[in-house]
Order: sequence, then structure tokens, then C-alpha cells
Amino acid sequence: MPSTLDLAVIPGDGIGPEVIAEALKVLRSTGVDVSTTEYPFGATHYLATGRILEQEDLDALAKHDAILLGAVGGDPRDPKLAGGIIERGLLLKLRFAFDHYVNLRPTRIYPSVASPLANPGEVDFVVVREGTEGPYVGNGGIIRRGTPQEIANEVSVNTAFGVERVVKFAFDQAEKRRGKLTLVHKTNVLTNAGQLWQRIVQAEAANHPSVDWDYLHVDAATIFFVTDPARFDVIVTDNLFGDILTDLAAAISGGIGLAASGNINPDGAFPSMFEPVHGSAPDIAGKQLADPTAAILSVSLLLASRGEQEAADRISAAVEADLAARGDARRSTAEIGDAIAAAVAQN
Ligand SMILES: NC(=O)c1ccc[n+]([C@@H]2O[C@H](COP(=O)([O-])OP(=O)(O)OC[C@H]3O[C@@H](n4cnc5c(N)ncnc54)[C@H](O)[C@@H]3O)[C@@H](O)[C@H]2O)c1
Ligand SMILES: CC(C)[C@H](C(=O)O)[C@@H](O)C(=O)O
Ligand SMILES: [Mg+2]
Repeated sequence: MPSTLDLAVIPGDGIGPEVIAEALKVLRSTGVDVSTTEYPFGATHYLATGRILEQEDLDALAKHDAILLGAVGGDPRDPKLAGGIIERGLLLKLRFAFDHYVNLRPTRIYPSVASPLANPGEVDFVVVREGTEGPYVGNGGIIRRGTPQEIANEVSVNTAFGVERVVKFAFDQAEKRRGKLTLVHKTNVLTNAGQLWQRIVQAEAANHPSVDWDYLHVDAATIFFVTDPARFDVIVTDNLFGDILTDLAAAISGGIGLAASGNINPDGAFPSMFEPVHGSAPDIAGKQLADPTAAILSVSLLLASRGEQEAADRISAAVEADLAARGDARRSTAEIGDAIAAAVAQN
């Protein structure tokens, strides 16, 4: 008999709690045996308590099977939240502490969803974004602060170990999918990191003869995201390029409210963390205007990662049907969640 799935839930800030309420509703409608423990972390919690994420919090989170996160971050104009204190001190701290070296971001243009692209073709690709390195590591600093000679450095860190493991993961994905892998980088300018990525992809390609690989500079990749996104199957890329490309991917595939992601620790040493690609959206928070679909699809990714493929598939099928049935009438966050949960429970 399968054991109870033990989840940590971090609803977070802004629309985070609104979309997570719907995601949990849908999760429960699958009938999967699940227990949830809610953690209050986020900008609101920090402003109220001065606490962001301590070692004891990490220890508590590490005991769960997986983490579901809504979104964290407050008003970027709030001086008390300056310097990415929440993004670095909470979200990135979790990704780094739990070695989420694969940030998996699937993109599909569902047949029924209106893309801003006139003729997108059949779009179904996955971005394998490196999750623990690149310019995100916090290696840098400011010298001569406040003077006209101020220098601000943000060093992009790329290790052979880090690049190799994410590239291997991406090739494995390509083998299971349509056998196509695209490395996206900027090897013509970021020549040191670029050489490392290119060499490692080239070497790994020898172990995957069934995978056909190519390369695009990131600027050119943005062109193809708009003119020919159907050409992509698996994209492997650096942490920052992956961040930017996946918001663009969301935009071409019907909106940021549909884009799900998994921060994966493939080795299973730490819990993986699933979250919508979007943020806390302060502009629409508290109004029931957020689309919870991205959070719901993140639950589907979570279930699949825990071996609950049948329940995961029921959620994605219910989402697909719900997208197909969407008309012009605007539904609230909870109405969308109710409809998808009801469909999941019926199947
Ligand atoms: N994973 C995360 O927790 C995460 C991710 C991205 C941004 N952030 C943080 O969130 C805050 C806001 O960031 P931002 O404005 O750059 O990005 P955002 O994704 O929150 O919002 C960008 C735009 O998309 C819209 N949007 C986002 N999610 C939506 C949804 N589910 N349904 C409908 N519309 C949606 C917003 O209303 C906004 O107009 C910042 O503090 C940022 O650091 C957190
Ligand atoms: C909030 C921020 C740190 C985060 C990132 O840059 O990775 C977000 O934009 C994302 O895409 O998950
Ligand atoms: Mg982002």
C-alpha cells in the first residue's frame, strides 16, 4: 500500500495563497493520500517577524517528500525588501540548500488556447534551466560604493560538475521525448562559460547517439521562440537565460498564469520543490483575478515526480478540458479551481 505523501506547503505572498488554495483543492480531489504542513515564509512573514528562513526551517522542510510553493516577494518599491532579500534569502536559499540543480519548465501551446502568435504550430518543449549556478550564486560585490567610481560585480559561476549534471539530465529528457536538444547560451561573448557548456554538451552527445543537438545564441533563441517555437524539444541553458526564456515561453503559450515548474533534485537527497513560474503579482493580489492553472499544473508535476502518474495525468487532462471550455466570461481564481477539481474527481 502506498504511504501518505507528506508535503510542505509555502503559500507565500500576493497571489501565492490564492493559487495554492486552488492547487490544494485539486490535489485533494485526486484522492491521493496526502498530508500537508503549511509554512508561513515570505515577505509578509518577514515584515511581521524579521524571520526569513533559518537553518531549523530548512531542517524541518527537508523532512518532507516534496514542497509546493505559491510565490514569494513583495512590492519591489518597499525599501525594507530591497536587495532581493526575500528572493535571495528564501527562494534561492531553498533552491541552493536542496540542490535543485534542474529547474524544469515545460511549455505547451494547448490547441484551445489563444497564443499571441498567429501560427505557432505544435509547441511542446521543455526548458531544462540550470538551477544552482550562473549569475545567481551571489558571487560579487560592490566597491567604491556611492562614488562615481563605483564598481558592481555579479560573477557568473559555471563549474564542470554543475554543467555536466544538468546537461546529462537534459540529454536523458531528450531521449525520452523527441530526441532533439538545443543548447542556448551566448558563447560568442561569454566565452569562458560558453566554452565549458559547449564542450560538455559535445562530450555528452557522444553518449546519446539518438539525440540530435544544435546550438543557439540566446538572442537568436528569442527570435525562434516567436517565429518558430515548434522547432524546440528540450532546451538546456544557464540559470539566467532560462529565467528570461521561460517567461517568454509562458507568454507565447497563453500566459504566465499557465506556466508550471519543478525545482528538481534528481538524486533524491532533498525534497524537490514545485511552483508556478510566475511571481506574487502584487498588481492583482487579493482580487481573485489570478489564474491558478500554473499552480495546479505544478501539482501535476509534483505528483508525477512522486510516482503518482495516474493522478498527475488526470490533473493535466482536466486542465486541458478546462482550457478548451473557457469562453470570454472571466472566472475567479476559486471558480477555475472548483471546475478543475470537480473534473478531476469525476475521472
Ligand atoms: N517563484 C517566485 O516566488 C517568484 C517568481 C517571479 C517573481 N517573484 C517575485 O514576485 C514579485 C512580482 O514580480 P513580477 O511582477 O516581476 O512578476 P509576476 O509574475 O508576479 O507578475 C508579472 C505580470 O504577470 C501577471 N501574473 C502573474 N501571475 C499571474 C497569474 N497567475 N494570473 C494572471 N496574471 C498573472 C501579474 O499580474 C503581472 O502583471 C517580485 O517580488 C518578484 O521578485 C517571485
Ligand atoms: C524571483 C526570482 C528569484 C526567480 C528567478 O529568477 O529564478 C523567478 O523569476 C523565477 O523565475 O522563478
Ligand atoms: Mg522568473
